[in-house]
Amino acid sequence: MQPALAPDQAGQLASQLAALACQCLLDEARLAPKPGLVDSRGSGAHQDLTLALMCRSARALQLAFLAMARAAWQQQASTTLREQLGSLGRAGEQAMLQASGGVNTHRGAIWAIGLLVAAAAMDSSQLQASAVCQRAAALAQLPDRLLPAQPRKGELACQRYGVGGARGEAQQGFPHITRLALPALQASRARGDGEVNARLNALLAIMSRLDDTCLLSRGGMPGLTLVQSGAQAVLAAGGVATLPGRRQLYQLEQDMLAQRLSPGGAADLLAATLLLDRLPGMAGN
Ligand SMILES: CC(C)(COP(=O)(O)OP(=O)(O)OC[C@H]1O[C@@H](n2cnc3c(N)ncnc32)[C@H](O[C@H]2O[C@H](COP(=O)(O)OP(=O)(O)OP(=O)(O)O)[C@@H](O)[C@H]2O)[C@@H]1O)[C@@H](O)C(=O)NCCC(=O)NCCS
Ligand SMILES: Nc1ncnc2[nH]cnc12
Repeated sequence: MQPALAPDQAGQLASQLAALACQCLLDEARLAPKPGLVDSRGSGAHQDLTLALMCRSARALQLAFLAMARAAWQQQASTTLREQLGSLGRAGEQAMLQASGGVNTHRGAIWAIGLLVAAAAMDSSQLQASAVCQRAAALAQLPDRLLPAQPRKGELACQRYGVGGARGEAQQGFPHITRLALPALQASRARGDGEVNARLNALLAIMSRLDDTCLLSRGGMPGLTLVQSGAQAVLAAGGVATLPGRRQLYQLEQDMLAQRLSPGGAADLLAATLLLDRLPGMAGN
């Protein structure tokens, strides 16, 4: 158990966590070239999203993340905390819809990053990725009796294709981040690829395996398979920092745009990866 902090110190750490979460969403949105996704070049496979909209949505979420960090501060996982976070998450979704003019920009990110911010706040003395993901999983496994009973697109895709989706990913402790994205980010940095390429390789590592319900909703199983095997081909060619890898990435992007495929779930998990990468270095640790 961490030593008790003075209330103003605790408030400062909660604010830092929320600001960091928001910054990671901005960094993900601006990173380019991301196949199918909104980035600094344009709107990818989307007609209703722009970079300006993604950034407005990201900034609008800082208060929701702050409220989640405060609610979870030095708490143990419990149904009461889970339901509190669920209500704060739904309020965050309303703030997102207001900022984006009704478009779903970050619902998956509110879920994943909200849980991780809360998990970090539960014990700010243990901020290594594995510990934070374990606490987030414990929260995600608890029931939320206040959850409205209307199935969403993601849940419908999970039922139809027998995959775990955003909920399963969190309940399992974010394996696509801990086993794929963070190792890819670190290996790429160690090779001297440069930060932009390291982040892109981390995104491709997630895309190569994730059962992304955004891809399933838009392209069915053939769409998901195309993206997973295309991302594997980029990595097998040496990653985005190499010429053969860049060529594969360009080909993958053309194929995805032709079929309106966008890996929104992988984008959320990349933002969450950036958060977990930076948490241990947060001031005060
Ligand atoms: C538990 C919830 C996450 C609900 O999840 P569910 O799967 O039932 O439904 P959705 O809300 O539809 O989908 C969840 C979003 O999660 C992202 N995602 C998808 N696959 C995965 C995966 N395998 N692992 C992790 N994350 C995943 C994805 O979000 C991104 O895509 C969004 C855009 O999607 P969509 O609207 O489908 O957009 P388009 O394809 O562009 O649509 P059209 O234009 O074609 O119409 C974007 O938001 C990205 O973020 C999925 O969309 C959770 O929502 C929930 O229960 N929330 C309640 C609050 C709560 O409890 N919070 C807890 C504390 S924070
Ligand atoms: N950059 C991005 N483009 C489209 N959908 C997203 N969901 C989260 N980040 C996204």
